[in-house]
Amino acid sequence: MSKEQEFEDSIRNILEYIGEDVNREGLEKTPSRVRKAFEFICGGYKENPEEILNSALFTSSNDEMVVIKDIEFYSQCEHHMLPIIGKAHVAYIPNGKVVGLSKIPRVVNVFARRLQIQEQMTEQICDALNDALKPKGVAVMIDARHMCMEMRGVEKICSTTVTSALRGLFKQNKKTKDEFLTIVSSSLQK
Ligand SMILES: Nc1nc2c(ncn2[C@@H]2O[C@H](COP(=O)(O)OP(=O)(O)OP(=O)(O)O)[C@@H](O)[C@H]2O)c(=O)[nH]1
Ligand SMILES: [Zn+2]
Repeated sequence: MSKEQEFEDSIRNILEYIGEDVNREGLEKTPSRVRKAFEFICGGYKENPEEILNSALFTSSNDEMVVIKDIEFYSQCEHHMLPIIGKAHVAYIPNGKVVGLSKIPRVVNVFARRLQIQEQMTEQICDALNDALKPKGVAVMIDARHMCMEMRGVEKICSTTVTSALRGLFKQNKKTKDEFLTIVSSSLQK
């Protein structure tokens, strides 16, 4: 049996488990739709953030802070496989190299499209940029809603989780950190 068929059988088992009739017309294509949906929302395992960043590095003498904020993403928590919906805010201070702007949201997508905990995703984005760009500093802040805390469990629909990862000047220099916080604080979810 192919891996695809095995996946679709697992979905049929889940449908039966929750009390559905797997043979009713509306559910006929559901196992293959779910498989394709998962291939997309978990597609980050097949992508390499290092390659993405290295594909668009440009020499630059600029050494001022670059901030890309409000990068919306969808991820899934590794505990319940329920959505994490949020925004990432990313900043770096170049050190001879800048990266193509679009590559930063692409890297956010790579890590988001894996099973995650928010703290780890924040660190992974930060480390990927730090390794590829070797900048004077990197800062990543993520502000997200966890459906496992809203749809079920503790059922808190107004609560958001904010995490950050800081490297280089953002960690060492309070003024640099404060500048980043001032820029992103207006974007934090209400
Ligand atoms: N640190 C962290 N925890 C997370 C994240 N996403 C989900 N969780 C938590 O993972 C924990 C799993 O706890 P368990 O007690 O094993 O699972 P549970 O019985 O379903 O817990 P409840 O959600 O409290 O009902 C929960 O507290 C979740 O809120 C995340 O990104 N980071
Ligand atoms: Zn969860």
